[in-house]
Amino acid sequence: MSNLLDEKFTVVPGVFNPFAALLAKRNGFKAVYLSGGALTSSYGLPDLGMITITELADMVRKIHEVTDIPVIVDADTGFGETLNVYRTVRLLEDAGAAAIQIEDQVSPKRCGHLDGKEVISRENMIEKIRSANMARKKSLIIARTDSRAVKGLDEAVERARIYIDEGADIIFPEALTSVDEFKYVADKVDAPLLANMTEFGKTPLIDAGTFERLGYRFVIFPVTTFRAAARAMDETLKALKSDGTQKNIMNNLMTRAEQYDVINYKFYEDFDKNIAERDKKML
Ligand SMILES: C[C@](O)(C(=O)O)[C@H](CC(=O)O)C(=O)O
Repeated sequence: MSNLLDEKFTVVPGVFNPFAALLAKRNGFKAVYLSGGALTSSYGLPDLGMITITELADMVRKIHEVTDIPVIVDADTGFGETLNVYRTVRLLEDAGAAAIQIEDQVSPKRCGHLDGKEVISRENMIEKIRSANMARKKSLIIARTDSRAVKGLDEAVERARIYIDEGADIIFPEALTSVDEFKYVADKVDAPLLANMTEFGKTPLIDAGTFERLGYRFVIFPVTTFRAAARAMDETLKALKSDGTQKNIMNNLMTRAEQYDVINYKFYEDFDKNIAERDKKML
């Protein structure tokens, strides 16, 4: 089983490619969250369930290829119904996912912080959780409920309890609107909880320490790295367009040395060199 729950509390930044995951690890984070919203945005698409399971599994595999940091994967609504959920979990786990998150929204899903969401019935979600539970061998199953915004906080609490009883390991109560609501859920749900600290949504900015004090086991910052990178790219492009040179923004750029360090350039170079030398000796 994944050891994600060994830690008492884990701060988890969102990532959308292997480079971001490598950077997260270098900065001391112990897990990353492969965000559907950030990944689809990086493809130039809206977070409306438009990416395919193959694309998602491929990204998990690519991250797993270069780093052993545990990846929590946002699998949206599970890519279909019960049988699809089974296959989704198998594919993501085989690709290296440490935890797989499935939500109870109607497809096509929306960002949990937008209005106009709908949720599937409790029964329908129970089937998905059972299916995910049967499919997994070592990954954790995170059940996200979007019902707070649709049916109120007590329905979210009720669903959380049911989802845990049906085999989910962690509950992700989506789009809570205050510290009091996070506390309410923590008081009422006896299970590992994950808080979503996305920005520009329905949740005010709350720091990691507060979530830890409330008893949450994880806080994710799912789209923060994407939004920061997007802003940086935009400002860089504006400067290039207006100045025709990067001279004025050199301090904003990661250096070649730093970039190569992140991607372990030297390791691969040395590896290649050593192989060549070894070949020579053998001749
Ligand atoms: C967690 C989330 O599902 C994501 O895709 O990362 C989004 C985040 C966001 O859009 O800000 C969410 O629905 O909360």
